[in-house]
Amino acid sequence: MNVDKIIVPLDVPDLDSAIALVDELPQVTFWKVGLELFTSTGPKILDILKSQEKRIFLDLKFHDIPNTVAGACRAAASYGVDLLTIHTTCGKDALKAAAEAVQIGAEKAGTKPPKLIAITLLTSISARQLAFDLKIPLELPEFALEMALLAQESGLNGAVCSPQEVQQLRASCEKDFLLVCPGVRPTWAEKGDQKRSLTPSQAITAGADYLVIGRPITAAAVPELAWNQIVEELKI
Ligand SMILES: O=c1ccn([C@@H]2O[C@H](COP(=O)(O)O)[C@@H](O)[C@H]2O)c(=O)[nH]1
Repeated sequence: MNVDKIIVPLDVPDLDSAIALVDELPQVTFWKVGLELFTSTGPKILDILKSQEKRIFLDLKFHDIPNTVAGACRAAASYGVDLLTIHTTCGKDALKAAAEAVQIGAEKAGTKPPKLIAITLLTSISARQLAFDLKIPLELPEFALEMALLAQESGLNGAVCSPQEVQQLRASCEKDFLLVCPGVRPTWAEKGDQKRSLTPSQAITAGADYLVIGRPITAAAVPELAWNQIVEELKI
């Protein structure tokens, strides 16, 4: 396995903290920029990561009507990032509009289009919350699968799912449909707000293409040691 399969989120409040983390973990080749950092600093961090030849997952989780997500996807595709997210629950029209928009945005900017991947069900939602709070009358694995299939039918490149659903999605989706798993926890790490986790090696064995591993590394006393331990456990 390649270390490129491990994506580390830059879930920090400002640019200085983000740069400090990137400098502290030079081994990390794939970083995720999410809502907190992008809202506070805008696209500056993307230029910094690109100047260091890092790969970028821009995890903005768009969720809006077709016209609005298309505009957002056109703009995001111009940054030349590798992965971009949207919620499947935007619906088929919005997903199709978004898939088309990333091609248009990237072409206009003269850059490679990002892989557009859909959130099936946030990894912080439990089966109980799905049924009782969100009132979804499907079993959780079935709902996650339906959302992944909807994303695939709508022309998206992959899905974000918890490691607990990845085996089922891998068996049902096309071979080149990317499966990206947050909610990954080594046995020695706190689960925090993640409700449907597995260990890194279990997630890879189940068929994940990429693992997103944040706080077990970034909140560790020595992030480099935590990274090394995960890499060792994965026998990379
Ligand atoms: O369903 C989802 C979608 C995205 N995320 C993001 O992944 C990381 C996980 O960080 P940890 O510290 O390893 O929990 C975080 O940036 C989330 O926004 C997710 O967890 N679940």
